[in-house]
Amino acid sequence: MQTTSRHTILLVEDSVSNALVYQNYLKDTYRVLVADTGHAALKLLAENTIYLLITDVRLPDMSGLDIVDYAQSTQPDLPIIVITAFGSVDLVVDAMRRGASDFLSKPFDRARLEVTISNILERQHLQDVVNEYQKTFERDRFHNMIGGSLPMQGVYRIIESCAASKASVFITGESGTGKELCSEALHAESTRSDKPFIALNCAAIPRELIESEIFGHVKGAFTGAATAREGAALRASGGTLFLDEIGEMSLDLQSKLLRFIQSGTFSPVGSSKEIKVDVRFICATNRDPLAEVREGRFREDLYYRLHVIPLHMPPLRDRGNDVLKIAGELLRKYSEDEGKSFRCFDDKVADYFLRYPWPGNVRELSNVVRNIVVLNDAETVTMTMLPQMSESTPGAAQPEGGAVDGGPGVPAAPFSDEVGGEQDTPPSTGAVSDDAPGVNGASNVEDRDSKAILPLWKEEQRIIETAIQKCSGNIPRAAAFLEISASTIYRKKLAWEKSHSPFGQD
Ligand SMILES: Nc1ncnc2c1ncn2[C@@H]1O[C@H](COP(=O)(O)OP(=O)(O)OP(=O)(O)O)[C@@H](O)[C@H]1O
Repeated sequence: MQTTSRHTILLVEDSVSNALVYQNYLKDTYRVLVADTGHAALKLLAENTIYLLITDVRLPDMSGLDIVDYAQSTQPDLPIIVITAFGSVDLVVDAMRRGASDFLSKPFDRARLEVTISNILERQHLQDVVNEYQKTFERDRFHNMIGGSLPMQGVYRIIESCAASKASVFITGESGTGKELCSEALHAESTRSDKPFIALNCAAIPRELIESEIFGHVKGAFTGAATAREGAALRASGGTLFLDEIGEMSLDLQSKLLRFIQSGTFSPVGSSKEIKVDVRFICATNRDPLAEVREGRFREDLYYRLHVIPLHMPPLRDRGNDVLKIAGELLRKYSEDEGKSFRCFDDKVADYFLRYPWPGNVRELSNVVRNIVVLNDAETVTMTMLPQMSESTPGAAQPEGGAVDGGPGVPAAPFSDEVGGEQDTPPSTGAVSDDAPGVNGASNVEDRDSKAILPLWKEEQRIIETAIQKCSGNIPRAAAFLEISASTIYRKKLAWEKSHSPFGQD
């Protein structure tokens, strides 16, 4: 490996003749400081930047092992070679245990010394590379996203790699996984960060108004358009336009969006004037975009135009300890906001959080932590403080205070999304057919009439599907009538399609 002549080696050797020999071996490549006592060595160590320490064990005033201890406590990364008498195996073992990097048995020649040093420095160099790599690539957070798990490291890397480009990014992932947060990070990393970031959630806007929300409208363009209004496209000029739940657009509007992406020009509703803007597109959906293309709800050409850089946000249940990291930060933040004294979760709660499948992802976790903080006060969160959660989270203890209304294998997910206490998906047991054991112990009811009783999730499916039908397939409108969010309906539909897979894992 490469070394520079200015690196300093501290040689601790009380025998003048030996010191001269070793110094002679080293002096062409290194600056060599020599100490003939332990105290002199400690002084030199404290006053100089030492690159490598070579110390004999036997010294007149102390053991060379004491010098190893001192060096370890002050400079844990300093490479150390210990010189021992031939055959003193126990001493060698002791020195290595204390942190020495290698040893040399007397007598040794120039070649042996050079190889030992070269090996140590090579190891040191590799360690430096690893440390540097970890600093760069393993982060516990990235912009406002908390998490250091492997899947999140992948997300951070993609964001960094494509931030400078103008290529469209297509973010997929379940509801509450942080798709909007991810798009904000993309914008913040880009050269457009000083320009606007405009986010539009198409699922939150009535279908017929999405076009004017994106492109704006002129006065009188439609009933109620009393004044002209700028759309998100113009407001995002020079910056980033984030279109969430893009699948909500009608096919007509999708083709207008496609033209806009291809040409950079658009016309506000009611106007024939073309406006040109420079915008970077990021879009997101919690549905499977290819399935939407197959079903004819999403234009294939638009899909391929947008799907230049795909980015998938992993579900929270796949992020390991990130659950606790995020929960910890939220606990501190909400405690501060609410003037409470919470500092941590006890082991049972931490274990429960790690096992719970979090169908509503980070949004659900955030709601649970907020609920705990608002309704309780203590330093440590215990199981009794947990809101209603699933009895059946694998191997986890049941929250003592929480009522349970799910059956076997049915995480209640009371805090997923906006609908408190709702169960997102069918039970995983498969015991959901009319005459199979029901989630409420219906197996014990032998009365024939009981067969007319459907499991709650089936009733829910029927109600939601009827509402969608009555709204001519318009999901946001159906959601508005049902007083739930459109994304909740999408998630449920996905689960029904996957049928009997409560969290889409099988
Ligand atoms: N890694 C994270 N660290 C901290 N907070 C997060 C993280 N991911 C998401 N959140 C928080 O969780 C909530 C939901 O995030 P966000 O709105 O970005 O999710 P989403 O995937 O866009 O949801 P939807 O599909 O329902 O629109 C927000 O309050 C966000 O701040």
